[in-house]
Amino acid sequence: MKEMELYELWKQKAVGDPDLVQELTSIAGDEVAIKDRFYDELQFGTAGLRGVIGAGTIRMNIYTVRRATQGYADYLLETFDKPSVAIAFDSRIKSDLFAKETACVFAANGIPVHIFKELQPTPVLSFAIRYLKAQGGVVVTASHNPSKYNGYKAYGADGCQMTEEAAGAVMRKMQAVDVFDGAKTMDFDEGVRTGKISIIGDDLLNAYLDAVAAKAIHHGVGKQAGLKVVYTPLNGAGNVPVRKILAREGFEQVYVVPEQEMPDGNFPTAPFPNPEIRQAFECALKLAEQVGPDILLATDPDSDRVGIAVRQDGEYVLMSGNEVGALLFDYICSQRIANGTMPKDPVAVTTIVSTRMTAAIAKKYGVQLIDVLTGFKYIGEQIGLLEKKGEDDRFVFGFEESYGYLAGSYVRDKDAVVGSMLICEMAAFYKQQGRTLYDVMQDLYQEFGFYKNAVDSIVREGAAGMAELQGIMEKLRKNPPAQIAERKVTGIADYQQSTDTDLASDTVNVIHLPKSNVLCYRLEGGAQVIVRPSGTEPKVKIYYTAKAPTSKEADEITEQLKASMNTLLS
Ligand SMILES: O=P(O)(O)OC[C@H]1O[C@H](O)[C@H](O)[C@@H](O)[C@@H]1O
Repeated sequence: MKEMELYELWKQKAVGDPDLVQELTSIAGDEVAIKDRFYDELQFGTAGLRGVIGAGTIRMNIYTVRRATQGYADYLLETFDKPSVAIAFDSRIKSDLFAKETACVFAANGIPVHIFKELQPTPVLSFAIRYLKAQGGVVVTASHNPSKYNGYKAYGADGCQMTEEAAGAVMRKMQAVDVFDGAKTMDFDEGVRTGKISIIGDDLLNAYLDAVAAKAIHHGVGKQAGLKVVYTPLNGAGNVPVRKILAREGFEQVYVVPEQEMPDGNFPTAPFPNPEIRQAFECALKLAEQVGPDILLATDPDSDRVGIAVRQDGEYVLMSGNEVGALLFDYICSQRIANGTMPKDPVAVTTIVSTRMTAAIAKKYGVQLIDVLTGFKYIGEQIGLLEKKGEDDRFVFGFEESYGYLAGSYVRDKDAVVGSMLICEMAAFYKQQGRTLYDVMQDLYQEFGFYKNAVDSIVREGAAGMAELQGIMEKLRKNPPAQIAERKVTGIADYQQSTDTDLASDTVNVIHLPKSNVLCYRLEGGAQVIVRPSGTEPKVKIYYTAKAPTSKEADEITEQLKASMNTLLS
């Protein structure tokens, strides 16, 4: 069995981190545990490499990180004349260690490295690449995953996460590198002493905050409205930049959840540090009982996604990523038009699994809306394409249902810092009119239609789990459902097979979409179900959309679709 041979090899060679030695010893004779660590290699998914921290070829450890970096370095050296890179990391377990290992491999390959001295949000790294005129970059983070995970987001010279072509090229280079002996490396301190590795100064964060602040539409509205905010960085990288930007924009009443303020990769009070999950708000909701804020904000560990709850009739209501996206999109368009800063021929970008309400909003404000596959890298890519034509100012908003927002071309990934600032600004703006964000959302439903969305997942871990998840997709392809919740399936788009023309009716503005493992069922009455394996977690995700004349009806349809798919897939 190949896994056993790999296990023996790792036992011999993986001695550079005592945690790995201990782990490998502890699983001796446990075939399932060994298979789970060696059945495959880490692959580039929705957001780079991601895996459980630990020993093995499909785990995040110093060897897999060095190997990935050597592959990336080989690619950069082949593609650019004199490449340099920027590196950031979040608060996760071993994020700083893996970031240093990454720096050492690049430096040993003669690639100058700029590395942050402390944790930073993912969008700051995206900004840094263009600010420092680097040709690539890495953030060590597993974003919103639980603490046992870490990851490696890899960026191109445009500050955007690498899409298919570049990621494929890096992957091929990586596969040619021997995991133990193939990567060049050097001592970190030696790299700093000799100037091969330089530490990024405070000027960069200030320049980034200037760029974010430039996206505010109504400066000072937070102070005028007396908006009260409870904020949790969920023990991650958002704490400093989010508080700085809110202070700069005049929000004076910001209360930070004390037990989630300082960096801690164990996430002791929020085991799933993901603002999509209600539990992530538990501590913030407790603080809210004392403080009575208008709004609660939670940013994930690398501060690229932000979730909110809003006070409504004395209760706190969580709003979904789709709702916040629709609110921000409508606010940005209406207010930029009102103050005369809307560019000519504005463009917004969203993903095929995000709410279709954006299409109705785009139509109202004369914005061209582009649909891309799941992954903010595809949104960032569109900004890069506009930039090539010298038209990046046309980009007004990018958004995906998984709580990712971006308003501006200064970074090319989702940005919870600008998201937090604009959400608070928008809440303050409407507060002055006596409306909460919940009220405004109800108005948007009235105006544009009750588009209700829900996401479910089927989670399966390990080698056996991965096979099961693949089996679900195969089963659906072999036996396509004729109806879901007694609604006739009127069309199926298989994004692995379909042509762009087939996809036209699913998308708002068809651009060429790469082939992808996504199945979309169009149902009678305008409802829709999309199924795809996650590229960041061991799950199959199912996205439901219903549109109905009332909120209640739309919610009912969504629930019926969920129940029907649960039966079908169980
Ligand atoms: O659905 P998944 O493949 O797990 O991806 C979910 C999300 O993961 C990360 O946060 C990416 O940055 C997002 O762009 C993506 O939407």
